[in-house]
Amino acid sequence: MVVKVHGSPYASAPRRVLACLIEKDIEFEIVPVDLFKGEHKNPEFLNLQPFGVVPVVQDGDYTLYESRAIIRYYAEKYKSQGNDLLGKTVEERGLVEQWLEVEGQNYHPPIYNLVAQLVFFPKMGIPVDQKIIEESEEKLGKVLDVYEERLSKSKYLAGDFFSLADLTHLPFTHYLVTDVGKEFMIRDRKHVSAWWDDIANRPSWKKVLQL
Ligand SMILES: N[C@@H](CCC(=O)N[C@@H](CS(=O)(=O)O)C(=O)NCC(=O)O)C(=O)O
Repeated sequence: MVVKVHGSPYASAPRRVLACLIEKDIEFEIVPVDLFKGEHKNPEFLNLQPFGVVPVVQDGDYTLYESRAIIRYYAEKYKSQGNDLLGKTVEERGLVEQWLEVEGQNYHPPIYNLVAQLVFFPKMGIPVDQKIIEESEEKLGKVLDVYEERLSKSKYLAGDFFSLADLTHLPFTHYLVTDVGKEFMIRDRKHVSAWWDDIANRPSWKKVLQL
């Protein structure tokens, strides 16, 4: 059964799912949802995702939303297919889950604010708030300092293996080093910089960027 991914391949949370499906060699089709036309607020879409955001996946009669839940589901369901993304032991899995939560709870809020203020809002004609930009950059810097310390001892966030914990960082960090124009936040941190070069050059991510 081909997995249907409702969303835009240019949107970050759908890209998180697409990168995981490619890593796991899972066949998918994208069902485009045009955010600029507000298609994610149509009743038909809201029936799939009541919060009106992308992505949603439909896998036969199974429907799932929240990108981080979706990648956990497919990494587990297809554990023995494609690249392992969950670690080999319960201890490794614990660290994968820890850094998935760190990304969602500590990394995402400030980086999302920077992307919203510096990429989304200008496109939507919404005025930017310099104070939010400055506060978010400071918060993200402190989070990245923790990452720098971790990555000085470990090639990847959960250990010596690439996992969902690293993959989940790809979409918004890609924005940070491109459209947001704050690549220095990565490059000024030696181990974070090496980690980013490693994960951003994975074939799966390059394929996502070509969609
Ligand atoms: N927690 C959700 C967030 C999804 C989300 O915010 N999606 C954005 C697109 S993107 O930020 O991921 O690029 C969206 O649909 N935004 C539309 C809107 O907020 O109206 C997830 O991870 O699936």
